[in-house]
Amino acid sequence: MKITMIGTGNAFAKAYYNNNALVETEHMKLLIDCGITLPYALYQSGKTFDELDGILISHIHADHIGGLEELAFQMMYTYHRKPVLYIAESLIEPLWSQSLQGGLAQGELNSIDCFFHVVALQPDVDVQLAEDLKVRLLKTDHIPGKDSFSFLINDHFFYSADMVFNPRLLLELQEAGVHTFYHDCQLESPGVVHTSLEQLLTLPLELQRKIKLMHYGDTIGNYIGKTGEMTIVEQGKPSIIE
Ligand SMILES: Nc1ccn([C@@H]2O[C@@H]3COP(=O)(O)O[C@H]3[C@H]2O)c(=O)n1
Ligand SMILES: [Zn+2]
Ligand SMILES: [Zn+2]
Repeated sequence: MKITMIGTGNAFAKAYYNNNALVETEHMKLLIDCGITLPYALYQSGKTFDELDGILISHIHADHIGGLEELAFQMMYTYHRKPVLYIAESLIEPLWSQSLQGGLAQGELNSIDCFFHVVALQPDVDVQLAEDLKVRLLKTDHIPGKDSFSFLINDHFFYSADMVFNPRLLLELQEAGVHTFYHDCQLESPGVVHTSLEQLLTLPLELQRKIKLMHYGDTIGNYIGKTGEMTIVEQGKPSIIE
């Protein structure tokens, strides 16, 4: 499996695109999250919306869903194909009525199903998206009272999206055989709605060696050499995950 971060920046980063990922297997190209900057960032990476086999959404914040309107319109009017949207069932209605409806709805095109082939996912259930790509949603804490999900991919790869520090979950996943963690990282403490670098540095070194930092701010350059055993994911650079 190949993963390329189309962006590694946090919601306010200007030197980096929004933290969105392209996961590629032999049988599938899956976009994880589709933020405000995704349409431009994808274009800069030489790819088009039409190449995507599906889009997986973690939660409803603009750096994760703000590019969906353009994606939906381009798929409808440029590529004439309905994109597949993988999303937790609890997020479907709010995604439409609180975010997308204002821009997309027109006449009889008045539901999310007019624009996407929506596949509703349940937390803690493995879903085979392709013969070589399996995803499990894990409900994790981010904003109080709002659902947000992390992803376990092919049993061994954890992708936090946005979450507050949960060392117990990380240790449990390591125990269960997860060998690669892509984790959001709030560089300056406190993390508040994210996990801070300071918190991640309290993890055992063995676990730190498996963690790669993403969703960071523009000051990441000041932290090179200060991330313990953890490495920093580079935007646009593909990595192979077994
Ligand atoms: N309760 C909140 C809500 C939001 N925020 C900031 O706004 C950003 C929205 O995108 P994000 O990537 O979830 O990061 C959030 C915080 O920076 C925050 O700091 N506290
Ligand atoms: Zn975010
Ligand atoms: Zn968020």
